Amino acid sequence: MLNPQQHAAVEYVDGPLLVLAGAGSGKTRVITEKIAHLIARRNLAPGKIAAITFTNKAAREMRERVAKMISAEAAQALTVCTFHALGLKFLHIEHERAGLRRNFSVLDADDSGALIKELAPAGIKPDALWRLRNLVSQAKNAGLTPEQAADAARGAPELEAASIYERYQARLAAYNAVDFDDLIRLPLQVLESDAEARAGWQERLRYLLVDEYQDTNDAQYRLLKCLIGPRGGITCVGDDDQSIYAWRGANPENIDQLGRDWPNLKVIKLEQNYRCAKRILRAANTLIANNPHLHQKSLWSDLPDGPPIRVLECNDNDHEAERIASIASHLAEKHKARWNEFAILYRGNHQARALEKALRLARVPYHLSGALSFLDRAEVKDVLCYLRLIANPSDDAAFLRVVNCPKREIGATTLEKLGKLAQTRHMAMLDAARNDSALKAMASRPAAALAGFVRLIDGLRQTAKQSSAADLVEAVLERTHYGAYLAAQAPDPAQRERRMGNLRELVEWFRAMGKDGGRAGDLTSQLALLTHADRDDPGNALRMMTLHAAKGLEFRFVFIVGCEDGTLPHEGAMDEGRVDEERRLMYVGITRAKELLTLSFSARTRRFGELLTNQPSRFLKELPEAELHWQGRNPEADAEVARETAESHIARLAALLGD
Ligand SMILES: Nc1ncnc2c1ncn2[C@@H]1O[C@H](COP(=O)(O)OP(=O)(O)OP(=O)(O)O)[C@@H](O)[C@H]1O
Ligand SMILES: [Mg+2]
Repeated sequence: MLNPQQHAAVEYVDGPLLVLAGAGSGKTRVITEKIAHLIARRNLAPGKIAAITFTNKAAREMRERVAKMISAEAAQALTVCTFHALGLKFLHIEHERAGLRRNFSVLDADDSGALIKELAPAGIKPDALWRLRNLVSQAKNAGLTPEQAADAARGAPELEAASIYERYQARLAAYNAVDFDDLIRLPLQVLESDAEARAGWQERLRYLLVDEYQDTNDAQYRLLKCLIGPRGGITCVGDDDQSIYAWRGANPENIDQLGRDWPNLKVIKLEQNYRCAKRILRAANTLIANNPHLHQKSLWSDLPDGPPIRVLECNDNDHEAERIASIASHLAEKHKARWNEFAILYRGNHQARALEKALRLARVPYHLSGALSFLDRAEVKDVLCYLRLIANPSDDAAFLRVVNCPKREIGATTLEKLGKLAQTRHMAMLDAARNDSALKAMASRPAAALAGFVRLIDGLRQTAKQSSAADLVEAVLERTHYGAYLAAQAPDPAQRERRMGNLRELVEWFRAMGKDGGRAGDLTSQLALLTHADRDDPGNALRMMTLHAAKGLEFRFVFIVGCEDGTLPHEGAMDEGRVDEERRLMYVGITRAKELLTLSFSARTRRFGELLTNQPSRFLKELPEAELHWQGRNPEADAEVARETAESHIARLAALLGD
């Protein structure tokens, strides 16, 4: 049952609506209910509704939730996706208006990073490269052209970035490719400059729903502004206390901007939290009260008080990890809980390492999200791109990834020439490389290398006709001398072995998929299976993720580790006076817990081989002392915990004996 405010938010369709409310108050629930309402009660065609979420994972979850309320057919027609996916959909339809050819490629962060590195001065240091990429990306997100970026430059680094930006865009155009930033920037350019396109899209998408609105950046806001038609068909839900992406350009000011741009904006506040035990909510509210507030919110919960929030003081990271693994095991037994009801949250991915080790020893199944997945490993991606190119010679993104991998001395200028030719002749890059006059216009070495590459791919295409996909992978590895290339790339034998192991595993995957006699002719479908299969479903495993990745999720048992000054709040943020954003991050973490919250810190941390002494996080001191139980400080309370532990041991023994 929805509460009256939620109900009002679902029913209101007379103009733009903003639902501004704290964590766990049912904002996301309002979006799913409203989608069902728009279809069932307002007769809106599902194809005209778009819900925008912050991550692909959130989109998948929302789609599943909505699917239970509406017909399968309606669910199919809905658009539920991220801003970037919406931009991609737009560009597929409007490629001409955006100046792209059909079948343009999308460079992922890796590919575009590699391209910027090629354009950057040789030997650039990783952190300088990182800053350069950021500057280019910022200019793109601010909607600046390279010339405008140069004009706006305030110093040498920005001027340099503007010049790289210009060459980077030229290269993208030559490749008929876009990067992630373009997925927002190009649709925006089209919509802001072309009234006809704008009117068309306002008709195509009659109602928009945006989750986690506080984390939209300026370009995304402008995109929304273009898409909202005269009817004002939009519902945004958000929480300014959970704005944690300022470092990536998110602008919580957009909350107020909505009211300025739409004076008829209706604002609804939700005040009941349905997620957290009272004590957890009190702690979260007390913590966030330390931040300045523009929008006052008071959040209450009808749920029981729940047990005290535990604070663990540990000797070092290994000790912390061991204690958490053992506490999680006890809790799982005591509450007969499933592992996927547990989450361990941390500030940075590197903190997972000690935890992984301890969880393995304790035989706790876990899933690391956000860590580099198998399919994202460089060597696996290389091979998959060969397969993509073999299956589809006009896959330019795949062509660009493998044409110089292993190194074939086909330089950037050569590729740029090739890209321009492909563009003027409307052909794929691989086909352009077959063009004799094009090759003649190039220096002889790269021309010969290109011709060799074409022969290699043609040969592999022949092989593909007669062999299984697994055999084809082996042929790719052999004919490209990939092993030798890896050896040169990874001089460390252990690393080389790991990478070769990944490739062997890939061959095994294809063998397993092709068991029922699959030929490489099915390569395309096998590849699609590989990349679209939901390999992300962690099943019944404890979740480990960063606090950022935990946004929007909820778990019965939550651990936040590394509650130390320097870790959380993060050192860099402390230096730069961004503690408020770290506090919001802590608020997000605390409010993920439904029943039991455990906070831990280590007295010492090993960093770069040095043993450093830590101070407990300032956030621990900001929490209400009465709600906390510092383990090790109060013998009586500890005895209680110890008794529970012993009970769960006895229960386990009894279960074993009973078997
Ligand atoms: N009216 C209601 N009655 C009972 N449970 C509800 C109600 N509304 C929401 N819930 C439940 O409360 C929990 C939190 O809801 P939801 O995830 O929608 O909150 P949220 O405001 O989006 O939280 P966050 O700010 O963390 O994203 C969910 O388990 C949801 O099913
Ligand atoms: Mg939510």
